[in-house]
This record gives sequence, structure tokens and C-alpha cells, in this order.
Amino acid sequence: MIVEAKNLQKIYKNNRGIHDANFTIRKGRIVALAGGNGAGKSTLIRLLTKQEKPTNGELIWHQDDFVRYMPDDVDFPSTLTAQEVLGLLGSLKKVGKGEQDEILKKVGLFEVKKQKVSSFSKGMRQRLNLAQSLIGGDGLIIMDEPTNGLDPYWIAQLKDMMAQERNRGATVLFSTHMLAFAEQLADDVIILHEGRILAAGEVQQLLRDHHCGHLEELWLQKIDL
Ligand SMILES: Nc1ncnc2c1ncn2[C@@H]1O[C@H](COP(=O)(O)OP(=O)(O)OP(=O)(O)O)[C@@H](O)[C@H]1O
Repeated sequence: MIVEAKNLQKIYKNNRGIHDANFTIRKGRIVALAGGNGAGKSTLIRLLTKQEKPTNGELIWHQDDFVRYMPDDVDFPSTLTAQEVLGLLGSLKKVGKGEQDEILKKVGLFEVKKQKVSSFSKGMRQRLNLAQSLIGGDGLIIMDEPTNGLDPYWIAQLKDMMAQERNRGATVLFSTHMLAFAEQLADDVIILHEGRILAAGEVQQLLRDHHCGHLEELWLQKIDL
């Protein structure tokens, strides 16, 4: 187990946020944080990445490894090139140029690595965001809506990269509002709705337990309660 949430709460002044969440994230799994707009996915990610503190309850960490993070939006300094962005992170994380180039190849930016980020399309910037999250370490990687701005080819590549991360022992947690995408890729799922956990556990087990063919069916069943 990597992290355990016990009665975790983050309540904003408008009484929205995360209410009393209990879940565990297991090592070596792909975990989807799924739910609609305003469900609480980004709030939970801000708690997991320690950008915010809980109002109540706690996150108990069972490992100290560096958490890699792909935010939902990132403003890279536009005067830097892709190579310079990865170079800066590489020197911080002690990752050599060879590995930086491998990552740039994986995300399809190797050929344009000497171009300034200001010349990049939205999709290219998102792939640079993906690249910076892949660099260094093999612990937990947290991705906030990683498919944002990616076309179908790069969504398929992203899926492969996430599976590769899991296969080499890393744990991948990603948020999505697309339940079908979560179902295709994730081993485990945490389904959020209006700040509360509707269901959490192994995807296939949850589907069997609730006699559902798909997560969407499970979600509809739960929000009707
Ligand atoms: N800083 C804040 N102050 C007040 N309310 C907030 C704050 N951040 C989030 N909320 C509220 O908490 C709830 C959960 O928001 P959050 O951004 O975590 O949802 P989300 O699942 O990431 O949604 P989306 O898919 O639309 O990005 C929403 O009702 C939102 O308005």
C-alpha cells in the first residue's frame, strides 16, 4: 500500500470539497479517480500532492518516494525549449541526457526539442507536461486529466505509457471524467460524486458485486440512490 485516506475532508467555505473519504492506493496499480464536473477530483489530487491540507482526517503515507505529478494545466516558460525544460528537471532529479532524450522520443518531441515552447500547439505542450511527469523515479505518478488536449493517437500512446509505468512497478493515479476510459485502463477505481466516494475498489470486482456491465451503469445506479 502506498497511501491510505482516513476520514479525509477538505471543506471549502461553500461547504463543497471532499467529505469523509476513505480509500487506499495500492502499489503497482493503475488507479482511476473518476467522476463528473465538480465531483472533487482536483481537490483530492491537491491533497495527495500536498498543495492543500485536509480540514479533517488524514492521508497516511506508507512510502517516502518522490511523487511525480502531471498537472491539468502547466505554463512552461515560453522562452525555453523542450530540451531545456527537461534539462532543468533532469538536473534537479539527477536524470541524464540519455534518459531525457528517450522520454522526448516517447512523447514525440525529440525532433522539435530545440524549438521554444511558445511555438508549441496545445497538444505538444500537453505532451511536454507528460514528459516532465515521466522523468525520474519509479514511485507514484499522479496525473490530473492527462488526456486533455491529446488526439486519439496520443491518447493510445498515453495508455501504453501508463501501462509501461505500472509494468515496471510504478503506481499510476489519474483523474478522468470519462468512465469508459477509466474502465479500459484502470485496475482500481475511486468514483467521486459531489465530494463523496460512491464506490472504490478493483474495477472488475465492483462490476461483479453490483451486477453492472460497465462503470457508467454503476455510476448511474449509485447517483439514483
Ligand atoms: N478553492 C475553492 N474554493 C471553493 N470551492 C472550491 C474550491 N476548489 C474546489 N471547490 C469546489 O469543490 C468542488 C469540487 O471541485 P473540484 O475542482 O475538485 O472538482 P473536479 O472533479 O476536479 O471537477 P472538474 O471535472 O470540473 O474539474 C466543486 O463544487 C468546486 O466548486
